[in-house]
Amino acid sequence: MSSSDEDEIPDLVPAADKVPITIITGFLGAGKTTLLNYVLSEQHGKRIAVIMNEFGDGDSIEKSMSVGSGGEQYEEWLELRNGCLCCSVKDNGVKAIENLMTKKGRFDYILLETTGLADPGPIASIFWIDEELCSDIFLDGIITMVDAKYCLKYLSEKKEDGSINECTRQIALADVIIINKTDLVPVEELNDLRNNIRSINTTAKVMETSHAKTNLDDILDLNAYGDLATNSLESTFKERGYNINDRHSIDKSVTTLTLELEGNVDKEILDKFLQTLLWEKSILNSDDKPIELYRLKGVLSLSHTDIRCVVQAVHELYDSHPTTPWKPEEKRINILVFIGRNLDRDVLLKHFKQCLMDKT
Ligand SMILES: Nc1nc2c(ncn2[C@@H]2O[C@H](COP(=O)(O)OP(=O)(O)OP(=O)(O)O)[C@@H](O)[C@H]2O)c(=O)[nH]1
Repeated sequence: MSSSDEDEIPDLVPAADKVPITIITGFLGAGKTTLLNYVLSEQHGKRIAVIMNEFGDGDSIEKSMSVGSGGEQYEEWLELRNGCLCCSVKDNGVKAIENLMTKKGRFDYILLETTGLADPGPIASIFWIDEELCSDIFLDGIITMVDAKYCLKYLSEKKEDGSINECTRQIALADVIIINKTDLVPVEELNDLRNNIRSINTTAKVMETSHAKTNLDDILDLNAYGDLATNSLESTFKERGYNINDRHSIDKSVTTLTLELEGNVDKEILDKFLQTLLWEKSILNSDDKPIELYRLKGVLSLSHTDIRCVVQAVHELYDSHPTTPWKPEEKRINILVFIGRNLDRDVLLKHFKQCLMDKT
């Protein structure tokens, strides 16, 4: 894994026995608590720990955690040095969860609610780094819950400083988006919202619920930061009805853009390209605005190896590792999916092409 702060952290693929942690984000009242209570009541024999991260009581040194186990529920307290899990998670939040598992037995899943946190990126990065540092926990993905009635309003909010509003950011970073409260809006409004959400983030799985009633299989075992299964990016697009080369017609500054190139990539040149994009943020679009990347996923064919390489990035962190071998008859295709602001197909394609060994 690489970051602007920590240059060389050993690349370790998460061991199978680590516990997945999923970050649940969304605006006040979207239905996160309803979802988590529903998950706890529908565990199907799984041992699920739900951490409700409430804000407002800054002096508190403990956080409530509901653990569902074998159809029963009990409440535990997570001791933190600082009242807010998100602020102290770097120091001792992961440790606190691990200690609790030592005391109380292993959880199968951990769901962490992040009410009041505008941007799930930093906390996702922390769990992602921690996984590499031999923690018992690994980041499974980010679920963003939106309120079908108010989401369009939140999406269109303009920030005075010109930055991206929180709702757009949460949708851009999501691996699963749950549009809840569908009972409160007419079909046309729901269609409009769904199209807007998909124009921002094309790769996330979008679900629609009333009273947060979901299928647990849709929100657990996301493996969004792990290996992308063979051809999974291509099949994701096909399943969701997108052409991999689609341009988005809706005029939005935050979008998903997918590039596909045949050939073999030089890893060193690619690393340099991603570092310029993620850390230096010095690649400009055709309007001279800096391209800001929130999330990146990719499958690459590297020169000098027959093993596929997966690349993932969130905020300034990125990681790449080998996965499955290319079959001799397979076309060596490189796919990069960017989610960010001011993305420019021509500019990014030019840089991506420069990473190819054979640039013809
Ligand atoms: N009509 C309708 N109401 C819902 C639905 N889902 C949740 N609610 C209600 O909406 C209110 C807010 O739901 P919560 O689950 O507390 O939302 P939350 O995202 O946890 O909100 P905070 O705890 O404030 O962050 C509650 O009164 C729920 O009963 C839904 O699908 N339809």
